[in-house]
Amino acid sequence: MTDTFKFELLGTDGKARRGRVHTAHGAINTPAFMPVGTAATVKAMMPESVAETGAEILLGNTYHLMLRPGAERIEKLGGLHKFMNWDKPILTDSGGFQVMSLAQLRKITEDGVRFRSHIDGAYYDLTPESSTEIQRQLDADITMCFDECPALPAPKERVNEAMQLSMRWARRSREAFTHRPGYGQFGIVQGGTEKDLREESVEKLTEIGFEGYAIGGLAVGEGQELMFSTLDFTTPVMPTDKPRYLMGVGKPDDLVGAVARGVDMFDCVLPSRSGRTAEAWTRRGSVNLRNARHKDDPRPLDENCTCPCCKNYSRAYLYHLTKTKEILGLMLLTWHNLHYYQELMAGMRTAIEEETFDKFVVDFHALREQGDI
Ligand SMILES: Nc1cc(N)c2c(=O)[nH][nH]c(=O)c2c1
Repeated sequence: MTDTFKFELLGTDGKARRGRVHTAHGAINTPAFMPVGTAATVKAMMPESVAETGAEILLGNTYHLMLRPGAERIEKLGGLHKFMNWDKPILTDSGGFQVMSLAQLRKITEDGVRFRSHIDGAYYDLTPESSTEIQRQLDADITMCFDECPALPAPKERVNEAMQLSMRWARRSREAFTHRPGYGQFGIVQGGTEKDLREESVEKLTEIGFEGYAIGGLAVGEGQELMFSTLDFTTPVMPTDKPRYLMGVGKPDDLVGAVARGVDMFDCVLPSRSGRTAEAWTRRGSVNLRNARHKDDPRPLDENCTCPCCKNYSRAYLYHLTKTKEILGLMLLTWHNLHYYQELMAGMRTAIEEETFDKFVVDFHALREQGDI
């Protein structure tokens, strides 16, 4: 526990950074991966199991929680940490991104977004002020600004409009933020894949001043090459003394490439969602447990993995659980995938500390090129 929100830059290796974020509910070693706890749960996992994978922070979705069970109800019940029995840090997104991807009938105005709930069709308004208040009611250690993320590809004029609106909303989000010891708010850099727009967005956000800065507007269909090229000109102009969080990313090779470009924090549904769709992520790439080649295979998913799935169960068993749609199959594969992601982040943290990150990257890709065996 700490009484001041701060980021320590502990070391670098090239552009890769090793750091630590201190929050009201504890510290987060970076580079860090945040499992997604959408509706106050990481699906198919007990919170104790999520902690056992090595996760030090979770992401909560404001859109889902405001609709059900409601931020007021969670506040009255003691906040999201108590509600979901997770006593480590929580970052909540602003809800704006999910409104655009999940809600019915949404209308963006200067004030905010009006939308109909995908659950019961009721109308809601979400603004920078109400999003920031909801995240306070949830007691998020890290609150995200309310922003607009345009789908790519988009004309530069549209990307610029969305970025300028997001910067105005960022100032309103900051004015609505309740400053408390150990709690922080992150601005979100927008600007698509346009260098000048990204630089302007960073300049406007740093002028407002936040405890951290996210890179939004990526992982929205642009592809890895464009994502990396955008990071190449965005991270160098971001503050070095504040955490950098790449939103919605990604596959293991996305994470390695983004850490190499100076990113500190990530969130993605991929490892947990894949666990429910019979896809396992290993050091050798992804493995589809629906494939009959596993039917009689007595080996674990990964003989070098120390997770409960790999220590105690065979591929044949995982194939059986997948084919029979047994809940245990979802649990074991989700646990393995989250464990693997945390092992990957821990490996990168150590490599940066030891200044062997370049070798880490070479070894990472070499194993994946061999593929599953
Ligand atoms: N890929 C992305 C995932 C996200 N959750 C977000 C977001 O919450 N806000 N803004 C964004 O640009 C964004 C991008």
